[in-house]
Amino acid sequence: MTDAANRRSRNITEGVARAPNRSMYYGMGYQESDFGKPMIGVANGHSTITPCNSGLQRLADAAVIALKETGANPQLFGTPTISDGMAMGTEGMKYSLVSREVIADCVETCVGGQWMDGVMVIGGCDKNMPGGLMGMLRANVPAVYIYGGTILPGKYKGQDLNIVSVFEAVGQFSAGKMSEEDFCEIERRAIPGSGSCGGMYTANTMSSSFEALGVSLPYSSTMANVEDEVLGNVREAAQALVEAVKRDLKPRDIVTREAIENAVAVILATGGSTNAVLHYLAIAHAAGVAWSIDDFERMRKKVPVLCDLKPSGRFLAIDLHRAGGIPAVMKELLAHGLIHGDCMTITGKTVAENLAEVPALRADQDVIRPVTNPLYAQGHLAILKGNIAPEGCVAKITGLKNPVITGPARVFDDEQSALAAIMNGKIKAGDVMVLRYLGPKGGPGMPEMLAPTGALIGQGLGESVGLITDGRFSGGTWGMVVGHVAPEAYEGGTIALVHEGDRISIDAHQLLLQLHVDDEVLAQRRAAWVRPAPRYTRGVLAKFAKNAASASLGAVLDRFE
Ligand SMILES: CC[C@H](C)C(=O)C(=O)O
Ligand SMILES: [Mg+2]
Repeated sequence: MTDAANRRSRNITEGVARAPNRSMYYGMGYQESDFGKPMIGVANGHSTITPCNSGLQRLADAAVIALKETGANPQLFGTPTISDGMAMGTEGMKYSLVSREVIADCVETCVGGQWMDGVMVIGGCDKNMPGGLMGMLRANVPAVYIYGGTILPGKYKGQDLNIVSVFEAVGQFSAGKMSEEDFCEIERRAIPGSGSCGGMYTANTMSSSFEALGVSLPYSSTMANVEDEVLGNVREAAQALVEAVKRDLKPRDIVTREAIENAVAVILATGGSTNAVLHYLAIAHAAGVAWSIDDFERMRKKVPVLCDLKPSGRFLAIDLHRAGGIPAVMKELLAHGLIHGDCMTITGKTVAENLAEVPALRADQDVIRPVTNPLYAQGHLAILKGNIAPEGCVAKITGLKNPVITGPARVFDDEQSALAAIMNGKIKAGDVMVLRYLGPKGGPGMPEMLAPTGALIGQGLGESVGLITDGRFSGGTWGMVVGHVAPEAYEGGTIALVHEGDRISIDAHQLLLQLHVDDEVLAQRRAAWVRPAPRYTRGVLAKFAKNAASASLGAVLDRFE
């Protein structure tokens, strides 16, 4: 029996004192024989808030049944979510990153508070994955992550639609490039049912990387939520988890520096979301693994982009699944020494053992390219430095028609006024938009900027207008855009000192973000700068603003060193 199960047993010495604790379990229908079984939490992310999580209850129900069948005591508890797609462009988006921390706290609190022997975490929307894994790592009892599954495409006039189609339609419609009828039909049809946003956006980026990390089962990260194979994954995961409890195989035994390198390699190979940089800095912190923002640049130089996936590519995660899924990508990377085969995974086998039977890349698909013929020879997620971002910032730099842009700053201290300027035709080719006071502390909550970046793409300005922000981007963002600028404006970073009309360069070749203003002038501006009053003084946003670390450190709340 595990240590926790022992403590719950009728062990006469310590067990007597535990009688009151046990009596509560009898109230839950436990029999005496149950006290020797592992107690395994099921963190249920089901919610009718968003399609990403609205199809999770049947997974949670299947988990309870499967765990009982494998001789465990399942303990169901809830974790919250908000919907990035619904919150985008509104004040609600400030709660998105905050919810990552709330979910992590939920998992850690319930697992620790109940002496659980293991936990299965089920999630759907973007922050559910990093939040769930951070909680798993903090609690560090045997654990497995269950991704609820991606959404299938919507359909209109022969087109595959997804949520980013609607964000980009806003720009097309406002520029008079789309009829009102088409605009309304795209809005109505883009989201056909349950499942997480269908491109290689943040949800599918994090789920795919979890397979590579070894905390989810092979093939699970690209399944469609509405397909029954997700239930098979739950059953297999329950068996793997009970075995992990017996072997005492814990998340920190799996999430090593080499495993994180595997995860980042898959993120680069699949063209994943910029949010992965922020979340893996936070995951590494929770795992106690040394990992810095510069490690992403080290990995980018050696890992090619192999998958042709939205937002900038042609295909969706379900197409990747049908082409062989993440195991096919990992098999190709392993064959070229780009991932570590000896990392242990939740299956109880190593990465190489998990991949042994995976077939080579199929010739009848063009979603996944071979390493010998990649989409791009180096990764897409670049860390830029420069006088605006001495701590770093993040950009997707592949496939850009204009990899270098120098132009006049168009400065906005909030997202809504920036979006209005774009919609009203006030932003012209060659401009460099500066959206600031949107960082972890200044936002607060470091909101995603898909509304303005999607509108720029829709207006056809995505390749000719630069946009920098101390906020972050959705996985659906692409173009000449740079996020996570650190230090943020609220902390007096140089981005706070930019004046309308200053010249700024975004240089994807030199990985540079530079403000062309003399140091003396900047020193004068800094001397005159005054931190604005906090936007929130009570509650969860105020707490986040007070405690969040820099984006270059993952914007975590428990970095005290
Ligand atoms: C399409 C974008 C999605 C809603 C999101 O928030 C992300 O991928 O981060
Ligand atoms: Mg998001």
